Amino acid sequence: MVSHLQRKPLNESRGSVTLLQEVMRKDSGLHYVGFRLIELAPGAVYEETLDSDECCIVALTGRIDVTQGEHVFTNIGTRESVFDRKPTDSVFVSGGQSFKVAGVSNAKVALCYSPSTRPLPTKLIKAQDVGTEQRGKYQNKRTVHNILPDSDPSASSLLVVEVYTEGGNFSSYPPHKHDRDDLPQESLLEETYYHELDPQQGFAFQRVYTDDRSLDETMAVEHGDVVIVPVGYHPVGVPDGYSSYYLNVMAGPQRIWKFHNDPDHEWILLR
Ligand SMILES: O=C[C@H](O)[C@@H](O)[C@H](O)CC(=O)O
Repeated sequence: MVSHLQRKPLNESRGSVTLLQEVMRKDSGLHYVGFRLIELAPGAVYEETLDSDECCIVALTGRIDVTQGEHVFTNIGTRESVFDRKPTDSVFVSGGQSFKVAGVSNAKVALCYSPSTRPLPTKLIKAQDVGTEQRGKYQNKRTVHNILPDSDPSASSLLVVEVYTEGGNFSSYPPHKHDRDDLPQESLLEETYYHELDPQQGFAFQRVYTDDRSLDETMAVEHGDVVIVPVGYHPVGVPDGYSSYYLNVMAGPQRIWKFHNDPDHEWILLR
């Protein structure tokens, strides 16, 4: 039985566009975050007019052209696979704007949504400007590409980050949560995880749980799955022999990433 927090790939053909994942507020139980993953063949075009959401268009794999008003960003994208392990290009588009994404090569494009709380300029987020950091030690080492961190004022509510975790390691670990609007102690950010595994037949474990265990789901996540994190701690563990990738979308009432570690496991950080 697949958890209600886990979404398997859709693979729905929508003309020249294939919808691989769609986790939107209308049916996800989330109030802030939305996510779509689309696949474009060369020449295929996806168009959207944003209502009250802003959107980060991530050139996940392959190359695309993005057009928004007078902005034309051609041949963006830097990698054939997310496991090329290099940052990619993205485009931020504010609420109320229309945009078009065209496939230059075969491409996978992540569309990351959250409420637009103020109009902001359309912006190309170049791969070369994406901050990379190494987090953790021992068996919780991971590499993070900060596509739209809270330190970047380009977005009004949206946060986007991608994380690589090698086999035998945990990430989003020690377990942390950000489900209380209680700054400066903690911020409330809903979250989605879009997972890829290398090799593709692999799986990783993700647990989503709350202090009172009113929510406690442990999933074997596979290539192309999305996990919804409405509340709670959300660690990921990666079996030996495999590499994990996930793209996180986060948003909430305040665009600040202030998490709270599970006190039972915070000692991990003191070693
Ligand atoms: O809250 C953010 C997400 O859980 C991940 O981006 C996590 O922070 C990645 C990590 O630090 O391992």
